[in-house]
Amino acid sequence: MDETTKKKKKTAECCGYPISIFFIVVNEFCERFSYYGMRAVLVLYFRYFLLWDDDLATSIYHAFVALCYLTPILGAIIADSWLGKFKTIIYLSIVYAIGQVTMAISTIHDITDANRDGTPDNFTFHIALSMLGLILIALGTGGIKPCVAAFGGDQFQEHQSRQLNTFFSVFYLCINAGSLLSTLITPVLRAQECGIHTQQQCYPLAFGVPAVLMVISLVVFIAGSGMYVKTDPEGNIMWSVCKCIGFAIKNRFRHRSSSYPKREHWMDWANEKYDKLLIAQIKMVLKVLFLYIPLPMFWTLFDQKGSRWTLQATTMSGDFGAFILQPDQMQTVNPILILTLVPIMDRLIFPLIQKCGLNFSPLKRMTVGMLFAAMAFVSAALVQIEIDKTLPNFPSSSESQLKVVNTYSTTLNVTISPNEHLLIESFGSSADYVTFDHQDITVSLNTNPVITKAFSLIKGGRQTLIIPSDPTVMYLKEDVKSKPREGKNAIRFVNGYTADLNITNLDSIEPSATTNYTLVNQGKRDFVLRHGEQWCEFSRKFGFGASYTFLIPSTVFSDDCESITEVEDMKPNSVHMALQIPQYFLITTGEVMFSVTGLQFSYSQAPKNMKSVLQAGWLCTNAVGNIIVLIVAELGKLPKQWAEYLLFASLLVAVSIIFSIMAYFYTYIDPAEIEAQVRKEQGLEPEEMEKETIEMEEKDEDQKNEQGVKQTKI
Ligand SMILES: N[C@@H](CC(=O)O)C(=O)NCC(=O)O
Repeated sequence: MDETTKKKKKTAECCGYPISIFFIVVNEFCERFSYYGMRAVLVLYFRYFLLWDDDLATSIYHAFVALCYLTPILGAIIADSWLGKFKTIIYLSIVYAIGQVTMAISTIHDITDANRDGTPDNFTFHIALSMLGLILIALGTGGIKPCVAAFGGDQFQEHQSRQLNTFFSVFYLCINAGSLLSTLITPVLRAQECGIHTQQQCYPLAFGVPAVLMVISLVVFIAGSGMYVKTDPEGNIMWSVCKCIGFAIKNRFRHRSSSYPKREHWMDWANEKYDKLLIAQIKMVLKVLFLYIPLPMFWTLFDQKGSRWTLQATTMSGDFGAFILQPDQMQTVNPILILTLVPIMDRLIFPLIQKCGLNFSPLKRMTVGMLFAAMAFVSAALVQIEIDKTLPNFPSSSESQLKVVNTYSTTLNVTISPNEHLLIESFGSSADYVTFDHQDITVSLNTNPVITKAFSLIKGGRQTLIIPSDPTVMYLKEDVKSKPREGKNAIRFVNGYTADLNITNLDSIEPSATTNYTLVNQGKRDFVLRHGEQWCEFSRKFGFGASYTFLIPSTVFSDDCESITEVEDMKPNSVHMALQIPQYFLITTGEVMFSVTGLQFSYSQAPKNMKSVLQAGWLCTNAVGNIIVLIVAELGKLPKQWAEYLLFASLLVAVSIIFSIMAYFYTYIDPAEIEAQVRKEQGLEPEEMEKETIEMEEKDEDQKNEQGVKQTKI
């Protein structure tokens, strides 16, 4: 055992706080910047660099988040049984930084872009490297997570219990300050262009800056080294705990006959072989872990703000007048609200409740936090109902939809068999999509002679029948059948000009042809149309989530692009993103009550040598929550999104009722007091007892006790 001290040493203080926690909170700020910054661009990297589809990108993303919250168990075992928190944080931070650097390297497309076309030639290399990076990051971030909070708590002396509570709030503020800044900054870095041979979206910068921040986090942590209180690991505590529980179960089973007297607690069946102190500590931990069982449901709802809620935002308008908010930026509302709500709750609301004589205990706070999260999902459901009213009526899987665009020189009477009649002006379109429950149609035009043509429509698809200047070659073009991603607009052009045209950022289009859709961002966009020496500029202001077909007439250059007409295939989003603020407010209030309190609760109810273990248990509830999201996303597809939100809200209400009942029967404990009492019962001085426990854990008890149960000295 080579760490500094076994007992707490007196630490330097500033305003009642140990100075060492300054290094810990700065370290946490940088680490969370690194984590959330990388996470903010991760799905986009999967989608647009590795070219995975939406489903695979989302699944791997949630699997990564779940892994980040499973590895805390490993970190806690290493810290509590082997290296101690301080060394665990250092070693796993190095792993973490290597992971971030590996990830940043995997995003350099030039490494395998031998043909210099801007895309990697060897995707396997980039996938393998990025997966390795992500595994190292998950190991690092998850591994240190239970240690950092608990290590921070260890810095406080007994007389600093008030400051200890404030520390957890400040700690949470730092997490969110890091998350807020990085979620704003890394998407901007990604949007830059960089590269050696070709200029592409700058993923190396977006992942590189979080890597640098992780290195800074490590340096800051090491810088505080001389000031920390470092508690030694207490031997292989997890292994002792497992053996002790296993023995209690085995021994209980052996003595199942009613002739044996009952014991107060089933762990008391380990009394014959294990130390009373260890048994008392295990009882404390099990009591809290039992209480954790319903908690993953909170995270199931909470973590959907990064997925479902962001998708919801893509169907809304982010025009706030003074600024434009992109759908994925809406997530920053959470850390912004945390930064304001934590001080308000700590300084105003909780003291006020206390002044009113109400006992707002930690477990009550957590229950109320769950109810707030459920209300947030009710709010999301109401917003969804509003959005649904404005969404186009998309075809079902057995239907087909058709629109007609006429770029012929005169108005046309279009008959679609058996009985659909449409009158369509020159350079105009049918008012809306016509829905068919069959695929085979015949289209007749009232030209002279009449032109008739048969088509087969796509099942479950949307198409446009383009009638060009020569109607005999009319053709079908497939349309978008869902809102364009990320709130962008899908646009395309039909060339009614008599020759090839070049349009900015699009391939050249032949006469009568239609371009494929291009996605453009919200705001004013300019397009230059060119044929030889002739050109004109076409400008258009776009909202969010619309789709347009622009019809270019033969007169386009003579009237300076004025005569280009537009067909609105899909209306822009009209429900404003501000309507999501109430649901963000509710979920963040829930988070402050649930998560900040849970963090403090896990620390305060854990015996000294098992603090990281309980922090890890707490974080595991988050991992399980994410796994539930994955399962529900894969299996439970409800036809209406608002119904799914209500289902989640109801589930959480049910779970919070169960939790409140469990909480009612929980008695808060002071682990130090219980430990002292057990020691007293054993007639041992604290010092003596600690030595005793360590010695006992170091022996291989199994070998010694093969003959039968041994009575420990009590
Ligand atoms: N509010 C979140 C941060 C975010 O989602 O931006 C938070 O505090 N999470 C806790 C953590 O430890 O990261």
